[in-house]
Amino acid sequence: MAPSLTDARELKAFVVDEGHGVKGLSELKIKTLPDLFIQPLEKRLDLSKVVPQESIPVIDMSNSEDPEVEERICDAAENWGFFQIVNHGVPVSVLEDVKEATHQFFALRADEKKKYLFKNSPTKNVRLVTSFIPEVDKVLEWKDYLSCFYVSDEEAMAFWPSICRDQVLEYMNKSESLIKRLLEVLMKRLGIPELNETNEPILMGSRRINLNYYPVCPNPELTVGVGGHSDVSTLTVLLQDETGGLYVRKLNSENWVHVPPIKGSLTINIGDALQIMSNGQYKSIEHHVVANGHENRISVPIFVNPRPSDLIGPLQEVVKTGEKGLYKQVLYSDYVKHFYRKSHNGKDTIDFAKV
Ligand SMILES: COc1cc(/C=C/C(=O)SCCNC(=O)CCNC(=O)[C@H](O)C(C)(C)COP(=O)(O)OP(=O)(O)OC[C@H]2O[C@@H](n3cnc4c(N)ncnc43)[C@H](O)[C@@H]2OP(=O)(O)O)ccc1O
Ligand SMILES: O=C(O)CCC(=O)C(=O)O
Ligand SMILES: [Fe+2]
Repeated sequence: MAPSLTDARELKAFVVDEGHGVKGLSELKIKTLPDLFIQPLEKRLDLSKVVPQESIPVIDMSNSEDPEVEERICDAAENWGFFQIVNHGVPVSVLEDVKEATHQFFALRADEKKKYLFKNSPTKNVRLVTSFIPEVDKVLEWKDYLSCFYVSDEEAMAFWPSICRDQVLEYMNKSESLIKRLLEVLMKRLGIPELNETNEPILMGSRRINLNYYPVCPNPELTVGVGGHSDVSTLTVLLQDETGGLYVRKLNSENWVHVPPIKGSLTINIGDALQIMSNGQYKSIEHHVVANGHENRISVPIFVNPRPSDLIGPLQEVVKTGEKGLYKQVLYSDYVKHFYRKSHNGKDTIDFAKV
């Protein structure tokens, strides 16, 4: 039954607890955005601060051994914290398949999807959520997402939704050598010549993959798809569809730039863990997704992370040159739990690790 749009408790139960999500609400063809989703002005994207003539770097990875390509990657990580890559080696068919699988998962009936809500899921590594943290968010974001923390293929086979599991695993597998190459290049500039059994697990020892669904929204200008935040990963590999709507803050500025969809491309962004490990040389940058009044949008980020049990802090090779450490050593799972205890608020998570 359709919920009351004015009774916040009933509406939240429909959206958050019954598996309908904001997708279910969108499909009711409501004409006006309920108050539950109306964000305060300071949380919405200020379009007057968007610089249309600028864009994040686009890097061709077909010859990733070329020192010029390496330089462009490191420069982008230092000056933008965000870049797009083309000819990256992940087959376009794998990207198309995971996008299609994302649509298929969200097309399931609410009573099927409901099985993956945290309260029903047999594992805490798979959860279907609306907004970011509906228990904490005072105003909800216009997004549903399925989040899967990768433990092993066996665990994925047992617990991930079968309708998208194989495509998601294939995307993760096929992006592994790209991730290694990017980290190798980024480490080289920090004076670390190679990935080895000591540094590799700290840089990429765990992965989380989210399937994000942003349905058509009435009054998109009053809400957000995702509020301004930085990722807590080492780096994130993001696949977006052709809709657009991701905005990135320019370094040390009030201005935003759009990340235009480029067919076959992937977007890479530096997360807080790498900003901390590089002692601020590489930047995790605030980003924001707007809601859309005409199209359903999907995106699929792979968050590449340290292991939960790792202590992270500025890497020895970076601070041994006498540089002052800007961050203390923190247990990565404590850092992530801190992120998951509060609503999105720009770059504030990293304060947790500041000296
Ligand atoms: C979703 O919308 C987003 C997401 C993002 C994400 C950006 C990223 O960069 S995600 C990468 C995060 N890194 C990892 O997940 C890898 C490391 N993992 C860990 O350290 C742990 O697995 C853990 C996440 C800390 C979970 O620890 P564990 O003890 O095994 O599990 P729990 O006891 O269930 O959780 C502890 C704590 O965290 C909360 N939580 C965990 N996962 C989620 C989740 N997917 N969504 C919401 N909350 C989660 C959980 O509720 C617990 O909280 P307590 O307060 O009860 O301790 C960027 C932007 C977005 O909009
Ligand atoms: O949907 C997007 O383009 C970005 C999503 C995002 O920032 C995230 O899931 O962390
Ligand atoms: Fe993000």
